[in-house]
Amino acid sequence: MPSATESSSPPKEAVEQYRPNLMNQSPAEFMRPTTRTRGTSNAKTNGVGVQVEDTRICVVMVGLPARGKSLIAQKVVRYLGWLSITAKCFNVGNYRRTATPQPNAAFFDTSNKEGERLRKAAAEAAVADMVKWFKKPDNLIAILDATNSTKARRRWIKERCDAEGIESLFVESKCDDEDIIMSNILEVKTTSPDYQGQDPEEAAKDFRERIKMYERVYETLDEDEADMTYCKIIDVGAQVIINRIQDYLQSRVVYYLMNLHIKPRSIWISRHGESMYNLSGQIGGDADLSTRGEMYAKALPDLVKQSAGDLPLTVWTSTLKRTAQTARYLPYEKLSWKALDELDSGVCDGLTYAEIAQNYPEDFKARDDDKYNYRYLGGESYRDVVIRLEPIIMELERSENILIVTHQAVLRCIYAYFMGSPQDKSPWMEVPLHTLIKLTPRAYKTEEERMFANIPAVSTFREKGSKAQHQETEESTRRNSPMISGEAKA
Ligand SMILES: Nc1ncnc2c1ncn2[C@@H]1O[C@H](COP(=O)(O)OP(=O)(O)OP(=O)(O)O)[C@@H](O)[C@H]1O
Repeated sequence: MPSATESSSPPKEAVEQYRPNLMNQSPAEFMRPTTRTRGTSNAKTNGVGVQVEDTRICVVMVGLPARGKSLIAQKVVRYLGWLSITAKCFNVGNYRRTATPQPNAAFFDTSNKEGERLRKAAAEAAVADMVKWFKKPDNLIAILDATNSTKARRRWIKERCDAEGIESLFVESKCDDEDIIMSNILEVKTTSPDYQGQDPEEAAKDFRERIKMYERVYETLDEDEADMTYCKIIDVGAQVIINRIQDYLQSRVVYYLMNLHIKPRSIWISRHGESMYNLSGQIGGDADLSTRGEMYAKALPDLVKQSAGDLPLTVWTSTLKRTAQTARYLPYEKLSWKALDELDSGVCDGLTYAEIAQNYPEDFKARDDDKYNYRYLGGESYRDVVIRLEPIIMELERSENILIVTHQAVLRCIYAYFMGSPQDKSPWMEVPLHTLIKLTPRAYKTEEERMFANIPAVSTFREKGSKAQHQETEESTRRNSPMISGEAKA
């Protein structure tokens, strides 16, 4: 077996496993076409008559230290979790740290026999756990996060996967830009658990030495590995080479990777201003803004300016009047997206919650029991909204500073993507009207700030089990803007 390699970050919480709630639909249903050949050996039925294939994929990260492997791995897990695809990251560095919590660069020298033995053991333990994890049928994608820097090592992993019937997709991040590497080291490596309590300057120096150890043996993916499935991302996506992508799920992962960038930026999200339907407690519809909603629209440019300064923004709205009216005074380019329209409440469109509880009592209860999966008669569920928002997320990943003016359910879904919120919580998240939320993606987390316009509005938040009418709230009047809420993990 080749020498063991690892990827040393990120904090454990950042790579936690997603176990989506799959009440009545298989995750595979959302990610795969339904045209697979009936009766092929790897096909099965998911309970609702849809043929799905039995694909399990190990995404094997490849690259020198500080090339963004852990960040990419963590983002892929979060993205797949959001789409109800159960994914988990196996970070070899975390396994190695149990035996060697704070090694110095010499530990990674390939002539250090004891170091080699411990690193090899860590890689074997990670792969063994991954293979075990794949035994559960819903577990579809594992990410093996390590440097995997030699051809021999990669061949060994491929053979292990082949023997278990697991597809392997190698993802290499190759970057020789010294400035990017140095800023990566300063941003994430000096605070890594490997250097806890140490002087950041010394830590950066030692990390540089560690990279040199890996450079001695590092082999990039090339024609010798032409039989393997791989995606090679060069200089943060300036060039992408893909080889032998085999199926739909692999191509979705690769497409996502192709859209990632690391330029600093923020995303601002706001609900539309209070609408006439908000005042009457009705859901859905295409109502105009109320007087107070109009006040929010007028206040929004200043609120945005306080937060974004002179940054050039693009504003995205839905196709419904209340979002366009809210955005109309904003001095930026605007785009309207059908995909940003509010969750379609089908036959309940235009009703109040009390009317829904009265006319459709069973539906009302079913929605409370499983709000994420409940689909309004003739309308949509949160799960449906997530699926239609996927192109929006992809475009957001490609873009820089964007301001989205949208609706409560849609905003909850977008927020859940950036924050990694679980599906049983995200539909219940409280998002007051007349509030601007700033999300700033950083390595391993998304920072959040909330700014209140200080313009009163009804609260449209309904607690589980309640039939409450939309109520006047003191929430937005109590606070003096802007307020900063803490940081939240992505
Ligand atoms: N494609 C990329 N190329 C270079 N840097 C990137 C890329 N994607 C993200 N980064 C940057 O990499 C940093 C995160 O480094 P990360 O810990 O993920 O590296 P790593 O390759 O996993 O290192 P190690 O092997 O030591 O664990 C962030 O600062 C992020 O901006």
